[in-house]
Amino acid sequence: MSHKIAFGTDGWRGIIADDFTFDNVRLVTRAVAAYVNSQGIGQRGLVLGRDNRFLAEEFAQAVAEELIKQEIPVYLCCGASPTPVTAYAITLRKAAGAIMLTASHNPPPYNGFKFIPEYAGPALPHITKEIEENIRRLQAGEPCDFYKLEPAEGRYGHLIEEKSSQICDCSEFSPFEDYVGQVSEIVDLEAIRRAGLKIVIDPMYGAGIGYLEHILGNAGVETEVFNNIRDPLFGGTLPEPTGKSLTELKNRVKVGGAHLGLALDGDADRFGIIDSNGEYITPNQFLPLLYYHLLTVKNWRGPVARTVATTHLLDRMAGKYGQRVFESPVGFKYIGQNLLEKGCIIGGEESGGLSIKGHIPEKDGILAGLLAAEMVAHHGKGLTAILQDIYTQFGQLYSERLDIHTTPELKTAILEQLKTFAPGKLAGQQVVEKITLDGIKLVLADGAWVLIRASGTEPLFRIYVEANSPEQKKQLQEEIKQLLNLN
Ligand SMILES: O=P(O)(O)OC[C@H]1O[C@H](O)[C@H](O)[C@@H](O)[C@@H]1O
Repeated sequence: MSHKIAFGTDGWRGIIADDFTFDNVRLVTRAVAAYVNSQGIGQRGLVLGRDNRFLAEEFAQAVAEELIKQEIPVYLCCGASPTPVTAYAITLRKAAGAIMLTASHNPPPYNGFKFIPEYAGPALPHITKEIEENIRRLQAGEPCDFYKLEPAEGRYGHLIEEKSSQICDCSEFSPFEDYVGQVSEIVDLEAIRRAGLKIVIDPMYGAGIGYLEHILGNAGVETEVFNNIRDPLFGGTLPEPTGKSLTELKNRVKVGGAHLGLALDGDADRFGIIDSNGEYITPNQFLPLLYYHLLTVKNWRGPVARTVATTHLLDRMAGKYGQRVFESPVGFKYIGQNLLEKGCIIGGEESGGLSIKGHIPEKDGILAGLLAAEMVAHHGKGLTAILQDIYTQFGQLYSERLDIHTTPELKTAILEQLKTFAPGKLAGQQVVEKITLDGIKLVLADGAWVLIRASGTEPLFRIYVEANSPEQKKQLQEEIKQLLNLN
């Protein structure tokens, strides 16, 4: 059964051949075309990227055909392209934006469709709302008088770089080298070279294959790579670089005596980092590590952008250095905006996305991995050891996210309950602040906090807790589950 086409936290996602069909992909493409044409920028063209999933090339071809019918030039990225690379290509071509076909870290039956506007970061809700409205009009057969939906007779757009009748001459548009040049400007590759590192890389069969190994290999790093072939089944797992899914990377780092393990998700916009001791470094640990590195080693000064679900350890650091914190709903689109508009030097989120000043406002797992290598190279010790120094200065926080599977009925019931959810105390601490940017966040007198929100990408409720001790964390999780009848 087909569902309504909607752009969630990060694009439209659907099950291939159920709702992610060629017809629907063409429909959404026409809606995007209508949007860029309504902005008067369609003639600048759209970059088109895709990951390594089933039928990726064929879906990309369908998108290209539709865009060309709307007289929108297409810059088709050669082969699989990571989301940050597709986004960066917008700036290279001064394009009107990009379409990225990917379901990121979702299971194999899924595919997805992201629209990345001209500013090279995820589309903001007012843009996706317009696209959704265009979809509705097209489905209803309503006239759209502000743009042309049918090709004018005898006039077609063209595929830029196209020299033959094939839709893609791949060798002619590869943003690989330019992107590598861009991140090489940001990362201190000389420090990495001097450190003589060994790094194990797991691109999780995704679109990021080839990037980290190329850049680090050229910087003299001894690399070991696995899961670096195209497999739309992702080796039987999910292409999501979490502590649970990176068991082989942990083992290889430990057994091989490597300094670091670096993983990417299916479209390489998220990172997964393993320290030399085989321990997973969570994004809530890595973001403060990086902010601290930017403040103390690179000597940058500026605010930080984080989502409601992301660690407040960043706030403690920002406070010490007299910097502001911009808190937003979940979704990198908001962080990207704060990077662009508020001069933030780092923006990141708990789910494993980050970018920094000087780069595109799109999350980039490749850049994150390179910066992890820079940190290890600079400090001459593992990330866990650097983290200990940070905890000594700023105190340690314990955070965890619980994902609760839900049915549409349960989801409605919980959302209803959340409207009036206002406990005065949790785990014996007074609730001192209620934040309703995204779900309900309750901040306690001692700085601990809980957040309950519905996922925008999966049929899940998420309970996030950050506490001052493991015991407090457990107690808060139990209390919330009990209060919401989720046991
Ligand atoms: O918690 P969700 O709504 O499922 O979103 C989780 C994540 O999904 C995608 O990866 C988005 O790009 C992220 O910005 C977001 O944090």
